Amino acid sequence: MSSFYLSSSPIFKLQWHANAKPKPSRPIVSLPLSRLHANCYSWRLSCNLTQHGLELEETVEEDEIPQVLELPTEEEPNFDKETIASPSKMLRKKKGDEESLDDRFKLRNGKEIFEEKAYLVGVERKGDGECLFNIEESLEELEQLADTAGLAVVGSTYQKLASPNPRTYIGSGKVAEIKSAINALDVETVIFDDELSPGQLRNLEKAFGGDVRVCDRTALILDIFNQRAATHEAALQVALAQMEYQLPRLTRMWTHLERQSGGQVKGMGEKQIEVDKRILRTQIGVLKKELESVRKHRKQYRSRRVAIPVPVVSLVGYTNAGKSTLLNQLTGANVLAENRLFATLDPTTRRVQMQNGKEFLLTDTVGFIQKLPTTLVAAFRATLEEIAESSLLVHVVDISHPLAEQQIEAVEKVMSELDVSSIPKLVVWNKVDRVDDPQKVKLEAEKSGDTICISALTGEGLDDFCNAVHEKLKDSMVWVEALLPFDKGDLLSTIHKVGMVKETEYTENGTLIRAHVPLRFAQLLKPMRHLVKDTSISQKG
Ligand SMILES: Nc1nc2c(ncn2[C@@H]2O[C@H](COP(=O)(O)OP(=O)(O)OP(=O)(O)O)[C@@H](O)[C@H]2O)c(=O)[nH]1
Ligand SMILES: [Mg+2]
Repeated sequence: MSSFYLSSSPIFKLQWHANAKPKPSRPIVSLPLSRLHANCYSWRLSCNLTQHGLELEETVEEDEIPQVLELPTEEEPNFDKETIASPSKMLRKKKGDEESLDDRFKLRNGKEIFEEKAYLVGVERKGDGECLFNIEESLEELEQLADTAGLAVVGSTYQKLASPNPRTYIGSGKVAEIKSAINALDVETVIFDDELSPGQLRNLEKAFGGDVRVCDRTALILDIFNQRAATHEAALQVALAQMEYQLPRLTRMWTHLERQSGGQVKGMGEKQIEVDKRILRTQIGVLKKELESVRKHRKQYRSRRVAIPVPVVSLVGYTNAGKSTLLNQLTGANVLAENRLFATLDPTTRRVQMQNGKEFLLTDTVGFIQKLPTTLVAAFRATLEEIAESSLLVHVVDISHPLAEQQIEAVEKVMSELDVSSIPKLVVWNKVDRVDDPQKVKLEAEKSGDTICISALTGEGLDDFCNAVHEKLKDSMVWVEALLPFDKGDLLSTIHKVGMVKETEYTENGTLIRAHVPLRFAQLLKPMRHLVKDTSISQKG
């Protein structure tokens, strides 16, 4: 991306001219690769923040910026296409070779993205019982993530290891093999399926040479989140997570300057790292403050909503399970639902009106994924607080997915981190229209209890779903008996909407009601509950 050479510091404001398309080939072989990496994020970050009305530009004195020097080009090893050992996968081969650059600009999430060629690398740890997905499944998911981010995957490989190499994550033979593949396939980005340490990232970039960027699953997910962030709060959260991810990775970014200049500018690299770190830390501080004020507003809004005692039901589940489709079907909301990972980042809440007049609020939330970076769980913790405050969690599962079981486990793992185990849960097996034997699946669901089969797409099973939700909500409600004066007719109709009324009796003093109602509503009814004790009728119940 040409934006790389517009700035010599990764955290400077970068520019992007959509009309005058930049040359995507990188004229900056001389830049240290970790800076390419950092710059890429800065570029997208900058676009994203500008879009959200944020300005993160900071100026640094001219003399604080070292000159960029040329790196000596390394000799490329010969690559014999046929000798690449299994399990490497080649999807596209280097040919006679000039594709039109225009063809490689793709529109993703409303933004024009240069479709870089990516190569995926995974490690299967021998005897690692913790992994829910096997390495091939995990790499397949990584490919989907890369596709969502706008990259074209041209190949992949993996290695079985007892433990990762602390220097390069993979063994040296594998490094050489990947280097050959990079040259043969014109790879621009190498993506690792696991989080790499800053040191590993640096060593790999050095080993691969050229202008290849190395990144990991976390950086890729952060990039998708950055592209997808549609609200101010989401943009801030992602920007913060990106900067916190970048901070340790800035280390020794500039030391090549010392190396190349034979020690004449000794100290210059160190100085620049400090400058970059300082700028980044300042920006992190600014973002945190801004985020806090945005959250304060949202909290106020939420407490206003809580004042209306309609129970809140949150949809949770693996990314792409169909949560937004379900919300759209039930409420006519127009939330983006598409066959890509992480379509939803921001929670959306809509009122669901059931046929029997009952109501509840339904909230759509960000999807989960295996190996979800802790930085991201932390970044979205505030948004996920909505989940913690709901009366019921609906775990939406794509039952047609071959890895449905592993996905369920992955979601449960994240949920246990979110400390929501006390909230009642309902499991929904979605996409039954796509399974081979729907009858068999429905029988299995019946056997496992608390599981409803639906198709959010066709609408099948949605009545059963609503009834099950209402039954479940009863678990989170409290039993009340209250005498409502006749002038409180509005309260009576709300109880009918949000609670479960067992009995009503009309007395001289008002309407006596016996019902399950949400806890907050029970608190509202408190004064009227005392009245029950004074009436003779109350003695009957
Ligand atoms: N066949 C079928 N497809 C479905 C069903 N429900 C959702 N889909 C499709 O699955 C894809 C993902 O749906 P979304 O509703 O965006 O999934 P999500 O859980 O909100 O995903 P994230 O926001 O990424 O977490 C879309 O292409 C939907 O059309 C269903 O019941 N049957
Ligand atoms: Mg969604």
